[in-house]
Amino acid sequence: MEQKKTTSIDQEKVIEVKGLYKSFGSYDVLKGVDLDLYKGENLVVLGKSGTGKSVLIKILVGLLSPDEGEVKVLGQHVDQISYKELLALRLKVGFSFQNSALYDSMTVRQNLEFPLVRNQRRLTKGEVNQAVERVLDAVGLLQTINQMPSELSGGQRKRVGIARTLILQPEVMLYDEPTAGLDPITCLEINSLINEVQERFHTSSIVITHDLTCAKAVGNRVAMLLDGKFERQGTFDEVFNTSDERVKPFYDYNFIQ
Ligand SMILES: Nc1ncnc2c1ncn2[C@@H]1O[C@H](COP(=O)(O)OP(=O)(O)OP(=O)(O)O)[C@@H](O)[C@H]1O
Repeated sequence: MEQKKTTSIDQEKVIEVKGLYKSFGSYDVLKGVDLDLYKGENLVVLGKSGTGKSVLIKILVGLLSPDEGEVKVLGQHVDQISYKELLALRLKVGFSFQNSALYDSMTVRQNLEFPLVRNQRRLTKGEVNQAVERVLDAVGLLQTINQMPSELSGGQRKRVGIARTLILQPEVMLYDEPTAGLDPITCLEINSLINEVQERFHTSSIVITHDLTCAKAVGNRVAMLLDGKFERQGTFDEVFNTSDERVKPFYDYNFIQ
């Protein structure tokens, strides 16, 4: 199984979460989450369905507010800033959705132009073209520029989705199950792309996945959400070298079927 190459990681934190609690009614989802994302690292977040991974991401981008705790993204307390500041912060945090979320009625080029034209109105046509071609080239799909999303494979749509997130030059990338629903070979290609994005664009990323091959290939560190907290954090081997009965089934399900 592919193991992530060592990359040099800064000690600067781009995300800092301390003592985060979030409940819905009487249901306590996050119960004292502590998590740091360092500049330049890929951090993989694992956890069973319904453990609160999406809730955490929504809190990070200010779509949900924490009940308690501190949440700092790129130096700003997301629950204490104005809406205008939040919108500006969100532009620095790229979110790559699970279903790629491309507009079916637009070509690949138009899909990529859309976030740029909406957010950076002063760009000339030439600058927009250059930005579109740069990110499409980075994901290896320049040849699809005039195609419709329906003409692309699932893996290609995923790549265009990642390119569309990259076009605003985010400092932080959030990948939501990037390999879900893809065949094993395409999964490997997406894993490589996540690593290439890290190296080429110097992004810091959180990768939510259930796919341990992906976790091992892309994660500088892995954090596992167990009973509302990140009780296990470390390298892939550190997290899985345990007899913890809550952790073993993840490994067994992925590798011993
Ligand atoms: N707005 C909300 N109102 C009420 N309950 C919610 C809300 N958002 C999430 N929940 C609950 O919080 C829990 C955690 O949900 P979340 O979507 O974060 O899980 P997850 O770990 O991302 O799961 P999966 O791996 O299946 O995507 C679930 O039980 C969900 O029903």
